[in-house]
Amino acid sequence: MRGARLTGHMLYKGIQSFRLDRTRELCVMISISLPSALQGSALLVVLFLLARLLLRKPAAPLPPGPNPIPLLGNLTIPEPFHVPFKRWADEYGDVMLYRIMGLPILFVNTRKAAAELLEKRTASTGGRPHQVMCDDLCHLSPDPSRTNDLALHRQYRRLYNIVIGPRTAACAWPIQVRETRRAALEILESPSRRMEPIRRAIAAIVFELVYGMKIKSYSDPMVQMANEALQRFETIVKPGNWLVDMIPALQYLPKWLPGTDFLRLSKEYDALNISMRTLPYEQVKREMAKGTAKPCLTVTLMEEEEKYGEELIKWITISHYTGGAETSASALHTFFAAMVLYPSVQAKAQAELDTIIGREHPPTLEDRERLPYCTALVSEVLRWQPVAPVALPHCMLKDEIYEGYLLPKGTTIMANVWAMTRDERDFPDADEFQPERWLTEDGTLKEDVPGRTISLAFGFGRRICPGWHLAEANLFAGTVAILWSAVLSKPEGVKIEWVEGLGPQHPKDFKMEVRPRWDGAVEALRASLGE
Ligand code: HEM
Repeated sequence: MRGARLTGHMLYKGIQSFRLDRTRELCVMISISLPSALQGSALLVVLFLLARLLLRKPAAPLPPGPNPIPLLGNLTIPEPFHVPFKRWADEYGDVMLYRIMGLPILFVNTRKAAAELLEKRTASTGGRPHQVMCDDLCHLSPDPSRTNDLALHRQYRRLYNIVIGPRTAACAWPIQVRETRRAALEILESPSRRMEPIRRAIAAIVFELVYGMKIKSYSDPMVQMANEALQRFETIVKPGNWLVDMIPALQYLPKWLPGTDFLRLSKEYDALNISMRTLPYEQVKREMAKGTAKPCLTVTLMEEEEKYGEELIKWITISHYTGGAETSASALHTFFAAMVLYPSVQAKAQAELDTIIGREHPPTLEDRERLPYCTALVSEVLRWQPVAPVALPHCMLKDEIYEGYLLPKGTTIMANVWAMTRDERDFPDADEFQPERWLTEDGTLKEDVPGRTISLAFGFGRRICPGWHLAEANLFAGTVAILWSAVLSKPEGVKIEWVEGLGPQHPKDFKMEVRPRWDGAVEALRASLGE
């Protein structure tokens, strides 16, 4: 710890000595270039500035952090990052500065620091870091999750309330219930392809809400195109993946030069992204012209197109899919892993469903309040393996001092959500999947639980996920439709492994067995769909 503090000091001293060097250079330049009559007074000014610099109260030190290589810090983020990042959080406390090839990243390690910095001081910490590859070459800077244009961001956030805000998200419940029941049925019929029905259901929910379109198959061309763009986006946005992010001048190299493949890739990605957001928009526009468009977010916005503009409408509508698809699927994948690893939890949830709902009709989202154990199970899925273990990067918009440390403007910030979910003070036996931690002794939901009072799974401050009401409802509807109708297990000896990067966290594919809970479960599920 002491060594790391020294490193912060050393950097600060480096900045100070750089300032001194510059001042000395200035003295020399002035003494060489000015006529001798002016030299005396110029020298006095410089001496005055120098004295001010030296006498100035030193700025606060930078936060400590694990930076073994002088100046560079680290070459990359370790993979898997979970264990070292939790260890460092324990060692360095609330905040730490981790440098990759010299670029500083501020890690916010605790819930307390997240509440203070990312929530309370969100005006200073709610920016997004600028990345040349992503923002300039792929032209993604107007995307709601990337924009640093405060007025535009505020407008996007207001518009999310039209279909997924706290007061409006319930309008999606019937669609969510229908599509997740359909997914449960498809899984029962073909257990080995369980993620495809889940992904189809999520796409179907978003496309119906946002574009008024019915998605019958996961191979729907619009969904496929969006998935391809999403897959590529993960590579485009990964910190440290592109040299041009560190040396912006590389973007001006001619395309024919060897080693400039990133220019071609960015062009391809840009074209794909334009198609992804334009094709569904154009289809709604055609439907509106014919008078056959279904009520949906795009229609609502297009009715006031002169107010919002075509581009804004395209960006915000598609973001409901790009923000919600992989994240929601990852959480449901984690749910499957939890159920086969903790069969007693599965049995308890099913007992609650039998007692409260019975076997005649599957549950709906209106039943959520009557099903505290199932609700707690969903919260535990999101805590146990958080989908976004370091949220999305934020960026300091101005200098802040936190606990005596300087957090300089422009620094990238990552929330160490993984370490927060593993904090034994908040979550005893944190590695264990225990829905009970969200419940009081008499089985009702606790009011004041860390993950509730400040969101861990959905990010922070003014960048908090705008889709979290929809996401939690997706997860609940999917969970109860599956648990009501099916028993999930894994064959003896099957081990569950997890993806190791910073991107959406989920288990690697594993063999799972699925059987109906009782004779007639499949028929009851099908009947509930009117099929
Ligand atoms: C289980 C599902 C989901 C999880 C775990 C999740 C998680 C997150 C996280 C951690 C962030 C970053 C917040 C931050 O920077 O502090 C985020 C941002 C975002 N999410 Fe979600 N999300 C989910 C579902 C959704 C859904 C369904 C939508 C659909 C609208 C959505 C749209 C967005 C958008 C647009 C942003 C960027 C917000 C901004 O920068 O202002 N997400 N999400």
